[in-house]
Amino acid sequence: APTNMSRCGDWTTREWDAIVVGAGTAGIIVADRLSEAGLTTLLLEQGGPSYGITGGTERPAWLKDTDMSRVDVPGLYKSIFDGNTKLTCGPEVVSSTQACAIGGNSAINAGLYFQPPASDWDDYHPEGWHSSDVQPATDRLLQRQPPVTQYSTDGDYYLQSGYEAARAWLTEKAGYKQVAFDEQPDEKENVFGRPVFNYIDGQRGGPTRTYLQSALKRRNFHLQTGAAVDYIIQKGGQATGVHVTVDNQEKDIQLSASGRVISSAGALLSPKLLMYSGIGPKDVLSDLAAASRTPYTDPWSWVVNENVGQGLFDNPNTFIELSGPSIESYTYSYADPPQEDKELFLRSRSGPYTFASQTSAFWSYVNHEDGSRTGVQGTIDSSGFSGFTNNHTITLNVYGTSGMLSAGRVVLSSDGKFTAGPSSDVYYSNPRDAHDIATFIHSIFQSLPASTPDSPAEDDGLTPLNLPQSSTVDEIYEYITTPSAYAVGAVQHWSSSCRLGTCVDGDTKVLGTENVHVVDASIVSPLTVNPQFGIMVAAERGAEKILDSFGL
Ligand SMILES: Cc1cc2nc3c(=O)[nH]c(=O)nc-3n(C[C@H](O)[C@H](O)[C@H](O)COP(=O)(O)OP(=O)(O)OC[C@H]3O[C@@H](n4cnc5c(N)ncnc54)[C@H](O)[C@@H]3O)c2cc1C
Repeated sequence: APTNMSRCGDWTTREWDAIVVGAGTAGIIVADRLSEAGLTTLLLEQGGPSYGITGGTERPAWLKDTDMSRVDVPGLYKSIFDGNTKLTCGPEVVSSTQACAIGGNSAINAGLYFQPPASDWDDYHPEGWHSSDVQPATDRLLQRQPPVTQYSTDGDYYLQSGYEAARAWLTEKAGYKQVAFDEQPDEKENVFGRPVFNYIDGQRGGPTRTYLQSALKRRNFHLQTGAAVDYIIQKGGQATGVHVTVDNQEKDIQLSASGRVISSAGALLSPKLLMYSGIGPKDVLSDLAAASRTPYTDPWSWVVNENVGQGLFDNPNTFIELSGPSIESYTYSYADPPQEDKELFLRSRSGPYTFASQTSAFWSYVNHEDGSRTGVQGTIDSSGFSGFTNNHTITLNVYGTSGMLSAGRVVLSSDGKFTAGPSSDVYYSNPRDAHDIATFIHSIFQSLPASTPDSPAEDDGLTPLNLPQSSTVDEIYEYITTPSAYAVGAVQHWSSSCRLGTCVDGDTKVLGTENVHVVDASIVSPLTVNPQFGIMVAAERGAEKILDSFGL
């Protein structure tokens, strides 16, 4: 049921200075900053409660005497889909695993929280968004949501056998440098270290625990859940409000004369919302009109912007299963964790349940002759995956990151329902990307002592199980580009589908409109690291830009 989390009276009859669509990672930050500056701010979220503090109550029995939901426990990350209530959007909303809940994907993600290197802003973002421009936004974020490497409150690290084996491999044999990633975010070439998270005192953190809590104290702020925005009401690119369905009722919500609509619906759903609002590529608007899916059937009512939905990115990933005699795998359990681990968590927010299973991370770049480079990342998990679950196996997840040339677009399906989803050209549509990643995997495999599953590595060595250690670059290329349980996608790091400079201007305003903004994963270019930190910086910076345009 929709919840009314504010003290500001009837939200449906007021006029709002800012209507923010989507209480996700970015939307919460934007809404908090705009309301802090005095703007009357409405935050609309189609989903419902998630964390305990938002009214979430879905939890395994072992948490029953707490005020936490399953969302609050980092170690329940992989079983976030267990339980009876759903945190993810249904297939009628989006054809991808995306959260529809307070916090958006920050309520279901692993909490990996890596600051992008300055070069990501300088090399891939337009003027006004270079590293020196986003520095104040980054500083504000670091203050509100500090990164955490030491996740367990007892000061110990857990499930360390995989960390030790990976450290020996990468720092001793491959020559990688050990780095504290929270202290040296710019070091991303041949570096290895411990992951950084956005947890708070052994529990899930994120904007819901920080920014949303300050916003909810304000009388000029209202969060409405269970409220799906169907389209923005606009004429000639001037928005006057939004059309929303809440409790099966349709309502028009009004903007004040100088008001703004900010879409923070995520990289798949912001383009969808714009397209449904008559803003987007001509062929899509024409399809929607033909199917009478929106009120914008007349081409005169369209704001044609071909870059809405263009450039969609997700990290292509490959799981490499590694086994070694020194490895002790650990598999998390939703209903029945080991007694000792339950007690550690419940008593002192310590132990394996205070993190989401990633024990280490490493980065490098593949450099090209023209001076450009492709970022590559590895993240190591505490257990094997799919067909490789014996007790001495861990999973290395290799991503391609910044500088990749492959990109797709957000498509609306043609079944008349027009569910948003990614086009098939997101992954490896440019062969250079797969070649770079294959080269990288080949190079790190060269630093492992020769081994095969029949003649496995000894001591702290590691043997690749699903991709032979002796594979050539061509064989690795073939493996990583052939869809399987271990290769191609999708890590759900959708971004870049309405990029700064091409789809929105430097103030985050959609080109062709007067007062419609996008501030979420859509506007950032592919980053070297997992995206949420960069998206949160973009939200802080976007709010700053929007406030500037209000003269505040
Ligand atoms: C399983 C998983 C694990 C991940 N792990 C990590 C990680 O460890 N580290 C990391 O950096 N990144 C991770 N990511 C990615 C990261 O969480 C996302 O990139 C980020 O949260 C996206 O933020 P956003 O603000 O763009 O959108 P979201 O957080 O997705 O928020 C969008 C919100 O808008 C709402 N919404 C959409 N349309 C409408 C509408 N029409 N009306 C009303 N509400 C609407 C949605 O319900 C949602 O709540 C992970 C993602 C997933 C799915």
